[in-house]
Amino acid sequence: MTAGRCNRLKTSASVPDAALGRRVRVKICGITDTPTALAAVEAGADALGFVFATSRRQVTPEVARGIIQHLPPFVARVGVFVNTPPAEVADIAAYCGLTAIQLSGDDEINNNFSKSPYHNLPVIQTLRVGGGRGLPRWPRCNADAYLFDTYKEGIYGGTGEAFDWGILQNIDCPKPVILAGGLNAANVRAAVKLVKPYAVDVSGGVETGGHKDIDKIKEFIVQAKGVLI
Ligand SMILES: O=C(O)c1ccccc1NCC(=O)[C@H](O)[C@H](O)COP(=O)(O)O
Repeated sequence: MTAGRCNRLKTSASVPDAALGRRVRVKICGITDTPTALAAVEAGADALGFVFATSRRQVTPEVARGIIQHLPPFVARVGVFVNTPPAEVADIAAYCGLTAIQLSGDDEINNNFSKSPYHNLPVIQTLRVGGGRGLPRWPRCNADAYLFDTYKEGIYGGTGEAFDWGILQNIDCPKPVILAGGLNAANVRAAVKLVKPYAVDVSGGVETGGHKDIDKIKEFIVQAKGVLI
């Protein structure tokens, strides 16, 4: 796949995706209970995120497994980890039935990891940008997708704050781009039009009073998927 083009997935060699158009995929992150998970899926979420790191959204492997057991088959189950040893990540992934691993820790630039400790599950590498931090180089490119989130000192994710999406507009990223950080129903449409990412990821923007809000999840998905890119 040509570098810089793969965030715009090709449907066939002869039909440019721009001619067909596509909808962005949506990941709802920070799921902590089954009713919310099922409501998000019903609303059209493509992926759900389970935070195993220290966070007010943290879930235990037991809770995540209990939620995941109720999900239909075509929904990605993404485990979010911060500086967790790979063997522990793999154990949690197998126990819970995760289908992808999101690494949101300090290893973002030197991502020379091997996928084998993660049982070859797809790996999403978080890259935190903004706040004076530009785009990194792509030293090894062995992640399966890159999730761009807002940099804030001492916080690994779920900041609820946006960065300047313009930095991603003509990005030469070798893997699918996932846009995150401060997205909500009011701004996601503009973000999707500008960046044309593979997927968007949201947490705080679909919460009220620190809890997931099903009406906000529905509206977010309507707005995100309401634009052809
Ligand atoms: O959400 C958290 O609390 C969190 C904590 C530690 C590491 C990662 C975390 N979230 C990762 C995500 O993928 C969030 O959805 C992403 O950071 C966007 O969050 P928000 O800006 O609140 O939409």
